Amino acid sequence: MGKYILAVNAGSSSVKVTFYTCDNPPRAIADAQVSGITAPPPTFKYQHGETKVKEELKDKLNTPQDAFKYIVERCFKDSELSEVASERDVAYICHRIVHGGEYHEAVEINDDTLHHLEKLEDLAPLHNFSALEIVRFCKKELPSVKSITCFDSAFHQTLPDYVKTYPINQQIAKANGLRKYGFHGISYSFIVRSVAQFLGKPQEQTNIIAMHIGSGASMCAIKEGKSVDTTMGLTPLSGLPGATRSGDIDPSLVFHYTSEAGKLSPASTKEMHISTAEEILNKQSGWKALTGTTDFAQIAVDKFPSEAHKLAFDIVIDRMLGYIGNYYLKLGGKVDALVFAGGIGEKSALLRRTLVEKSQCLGFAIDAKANEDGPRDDEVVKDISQSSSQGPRVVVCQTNEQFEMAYTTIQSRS
Ligand SMILES: Nc1ncnc2c1ncn2[C@@H]1O[C@H](COP(=O)(O)OP(=O)(O)O)[C@@H](O)[C@H]1O
Ligand SMILES: CC(=O)OP(=O)(O)O
Ligand SMILES: [Mg+2]
Repeated sequence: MGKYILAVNAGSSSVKVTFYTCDNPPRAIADAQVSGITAPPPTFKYQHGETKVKEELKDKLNTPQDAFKYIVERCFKDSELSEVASERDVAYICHRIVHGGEYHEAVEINDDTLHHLEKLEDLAPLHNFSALEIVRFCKKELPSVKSITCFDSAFHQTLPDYVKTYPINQQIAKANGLRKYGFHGISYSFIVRSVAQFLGKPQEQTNIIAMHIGSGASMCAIKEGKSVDTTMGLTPLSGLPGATRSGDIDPSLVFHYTSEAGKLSPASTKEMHISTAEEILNKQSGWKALTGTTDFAQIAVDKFPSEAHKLAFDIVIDRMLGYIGNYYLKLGGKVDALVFAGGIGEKSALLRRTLVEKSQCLGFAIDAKANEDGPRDDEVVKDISQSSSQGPRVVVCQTNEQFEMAYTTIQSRS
């Protein structure tokens, strides 16, 4: 059997993979990604030891499957990465699947589990399709490697009924699986373990308000190590705005926005059906709709380039602030730490400073320099609280979804 784990994080426009050893904890040996699948030319980035490559690709990669195939071929052929030269060197491929329905934990792919996940695809085509295409590819083309699927929703199986139930007809809700699931759970598992370790507390006694803020953004109230509320819902659309997602809106809005709301979007394919309303709210909204850019680094700057940029920033802060207050109350004020994670949470000192200043009344306070400096590359958790603060800690956590998948796989197999 192979000695390495391949962790795959597939999005609609990028595929990121990391190769790990099967040690406990796993050790990363190489990283590769293809981005820009939907905006050609695609870019290939690769890192192994001292070797770093970034190239624009001439090859046409139309789908996440094409991108994954390309990455695997490049890595297998690379003579400097001799550890993984063929399928025989790989023991497990871990796939990040956003929507895992009722699954509580990662599962190994076989005909049954794949069939079950394919049924779920209808509930979350926009989020599960790319990853499942890669699962299907691995099953066919790399049959000797075990595929493990890790679910973003699994961490939130602990949500109380009154949090996960929508007040609609319960027969219809149950028949169609209409409830709050919550996402970014692979990241939240990594965050709660890392932060508990950093605070020197057992995970089962750790209470945090965690924020995974990237192009998809969510927050989670974690009580005694478990998710008790989170901002995303049936799909990753609800809660906070994202790069192209609206976040919470009045659901009636879609019918006033377009009379085509219920029709199939032109972006649908033979295999993947999405409605016009879903397409608009998931792909044509968020800060991109307000400012023209998906890049939050161009919005979160001290001097806003335009009123629209300021408005986008203020909206994100306002929605996040609302959930900090909400979750502080739900945790009964017993909060060990406010945790910033995700591309934006980890990199934007301005976002952190603005939010913490506005949450001062709850006892949060940051050290200006520690916040500006942010974490070092090798620092998983950094405390940015004011040293004299008696209130809860404020920390940055450099989350790592690929690591978490490899780690979970090792834990469950050893
Ligand atoms: N210095 C920065 N300030 C603000 N935002 C940043 C900064 N650096 C990166 N980002 C933003 O992080 C986001 C990507 O975060 P990430 O968690 O990698 O997203 P995802 O996994 O959802 O694609 C992008 O919107 C990017 O612009
Ligand atoms: C669940 C989700 O929104 O994922 P991402 O942030 O990768 O888009
Ligand atoms: Mg992400």
